[in-house]
Amino acid sequence: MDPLDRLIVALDYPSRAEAMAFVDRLDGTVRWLKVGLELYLAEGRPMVEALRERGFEVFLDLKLHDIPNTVAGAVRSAGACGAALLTLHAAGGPAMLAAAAEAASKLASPPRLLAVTVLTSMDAAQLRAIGIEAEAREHVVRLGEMAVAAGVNGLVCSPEEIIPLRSSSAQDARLVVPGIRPAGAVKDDQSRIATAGDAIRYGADMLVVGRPITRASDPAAAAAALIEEVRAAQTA
Ligand SMILES: O=C(O)c1cc(=O)[nH]c(=O)n1[C@@H]1O[C@H](COP(=O)(O)O)[C@@H](O)[C@H]1O
Repeated sequence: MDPLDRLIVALDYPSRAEAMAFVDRLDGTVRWLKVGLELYLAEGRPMVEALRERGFEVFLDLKLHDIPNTVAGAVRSAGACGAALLTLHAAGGPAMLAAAAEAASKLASPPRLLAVTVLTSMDAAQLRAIGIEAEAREHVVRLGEMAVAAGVNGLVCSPEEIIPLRSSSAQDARLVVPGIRPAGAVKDDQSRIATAGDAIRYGADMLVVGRPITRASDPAAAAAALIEEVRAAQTA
């Protein structure tokens, strides 16, 4: 796989102007950009279309989570903007995921659906607080197997769950992995993290990276270094 197709840069910005100013600083080093709730709620579909017009592949990260009928409608609405990937929460359950998959299957050019398993910010204490006594790993595998059986194309998980997922019935799912930090870097609000190279060696398909690139003094150089780390890991 082309290393350029393995790095998704998260455009966590409040406006189109700030997002586009950052995109200009990337200077053509990346192919994939993620539009999440902050940017999408401010700028909507034209933001995604503008990035598509500039030649980027777009990951639309809306983390849909509602009753099946409502999520199916949201998939139809979101599906028209040209995003290649769209997220929904696995915790919505099999009926919600199946309704989303069915709605996507009827679109002319459907986004691939990715089910978010356990957010990479959550540790054991956060999980216990929402009633989950299992380890993150165990819960991610349970959600991942359920989501794939319900018809989604891929999963979002932390680097720590890649190997367990690869030996589960969800092993063929596209694994999209945030929680990427250089060795020794600040975790910010992330909890379950690894380096880009390790995540690729564990078996990730794509990595989602925000602040290590958006906050770098030279974002293009930071992105290029990560793509190089990915290239080295996949040929090792
Ligand atoms: O769905 C996601 O992309 C996502 C899922 C998850 O469990 N954890 C997670 O961090 N993300 C996203 O990945 C990006 C990570 O950003 P940084 O922590 O700045 O690298 C953010 O845009 C998050 O919204």
